[in-house]
Amino acid sequence: MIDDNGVQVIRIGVLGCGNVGAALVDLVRTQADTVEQRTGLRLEIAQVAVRNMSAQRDVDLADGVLTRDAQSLVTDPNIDLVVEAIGGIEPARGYILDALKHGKPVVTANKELLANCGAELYAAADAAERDLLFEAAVAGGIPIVRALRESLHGEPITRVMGIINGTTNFILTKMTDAVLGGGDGDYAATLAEAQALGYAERDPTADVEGYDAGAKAAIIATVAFGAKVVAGDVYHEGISRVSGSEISIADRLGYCIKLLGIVERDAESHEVSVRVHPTMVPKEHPLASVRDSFNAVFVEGDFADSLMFFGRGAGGAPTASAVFGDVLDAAINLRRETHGSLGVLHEAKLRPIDETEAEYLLGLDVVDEPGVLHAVTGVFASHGVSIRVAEQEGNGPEARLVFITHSAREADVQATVRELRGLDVVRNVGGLLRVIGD
Ligand SMILES: NC(=O)C1=CN([C@@H]2O[C@H](COP(=O)(O)OP(=O)(O)OC[C@H]3O[C@@H](n4cnc5c(N)ncnc54)[C@H](O)[C@@H]3O)[C@@H](O)[C@H]2O)C=CC1
Ligand SMILES: N[C@@H](CC=O)C(=O)O
Ligand code: NA
Repeated sequence: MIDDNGVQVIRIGVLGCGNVGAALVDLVRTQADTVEQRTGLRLEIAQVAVRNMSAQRDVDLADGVLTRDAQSLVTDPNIDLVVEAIGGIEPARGYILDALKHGKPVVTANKELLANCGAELYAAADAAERDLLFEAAVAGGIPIVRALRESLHGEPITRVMGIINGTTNFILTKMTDAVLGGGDGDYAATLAEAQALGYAERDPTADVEGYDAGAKAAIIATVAFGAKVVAGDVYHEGISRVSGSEISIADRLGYCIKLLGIVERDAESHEVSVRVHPTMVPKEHPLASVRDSFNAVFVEGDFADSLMFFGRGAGGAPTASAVFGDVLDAAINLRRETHGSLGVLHEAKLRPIDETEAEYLLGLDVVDEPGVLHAVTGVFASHGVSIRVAEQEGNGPEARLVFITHSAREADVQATVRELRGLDVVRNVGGLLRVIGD
């Protein structure tokens, strides 16, 4: 639509007015004049679909903008562009497909949906010749999707490692500070704080158990490698089993523990490995300095070498910033009658977790008597797992052996652990932690 001053107006329909939707509405309102000066486009919030019309909202909306009829919003010819900020699979998937079918570009922050139904949605966007943009879906306000999609499009990327869940990084930071003597590490209180700050998912199990980071890792793999990777392909472990004693051992050995999403592609076999797990990160690695709810994504490529993207991965305002950038791109593309595409996605050749390789930390509570170290290291050797660091902590009933292996195959390490559990001299086998090099 062209307004009375001859300016093209892009009428935006927003689905959902929670943390992200409300912050986006605010951002459009405060930036509309600047955007108009710079692009000649006037962005306008035309409709906002909500479930509860009378809910208290800290957002400035003109009369008649709120609606409960999300279905009519996505098909309304007076809406030029749709932002989906309701989350979940359905009805979000249906709304996005309908909006695209009706010729509207769509911007979404919904990683769960993209990680489960991405290929269908990207194909629908291509068929409709409209944008489907999703910068906010990975690491919130950090411009990583665009960097992978555009700047690094031709780069032979070998590995992407990210702290891509703000809630768990916030919790791990507080736990680490508490264990190392600096603060209060009450888990439930910290999670409640993350929820109050708008970081956590509606069901925070998704954060704590690694599903949210897993969804983002699947999207990263899809964009970085052009492979169809879905949430179900991702191996994940969350932070619920990370103990204070692991945090202090890691610290003493020069590491901190971070929940990492790791996406790798083997240059020869083209196998892709996608996993999320607590990881020991050397203190001198750039990812180790990422605290609180901040996110960071560390990209390694054959030509570009190492790159790190850092910023706010959670929270309404930073996420809305990413959504807003996409809205602007899609609006400009709409005016030019063009659109972007992820291109052809091929079936992913997935490397099972058993076949992945890493260094591992393993702690064993043992009987403190002669020959124990020999018996234990013999088990490692019999599975071809070589030891890089071996230490004894404590004596007598407190005796504990701590090992860091050289790079080893997961299946061999798991077999080692199973056999160690059967040794009489081993009283308890602690959790396995994977370790990354510097
Ligand atoms: N909060 C954050 O830090 C980030 C969130 N995201 C994603 O952004 C999306 C939105 O997240 P938040 O705003 O934090 O969630 P939220 O729960 O604060 O807001 C979602 C809103 O959508 C409404 N809603 C749900 N179903 C609806 C329907 N059928 N019609 C109309 N309204 C409906 C809910 O009532 C709620 O107000 C999710 O996909 C989330 O994963 C992505 C990056 C960061
Ligand atoms: N719950 C997520 C929000 C952003 O994706 C997080 O904690 O990172
Ligand atoms: Na992002």
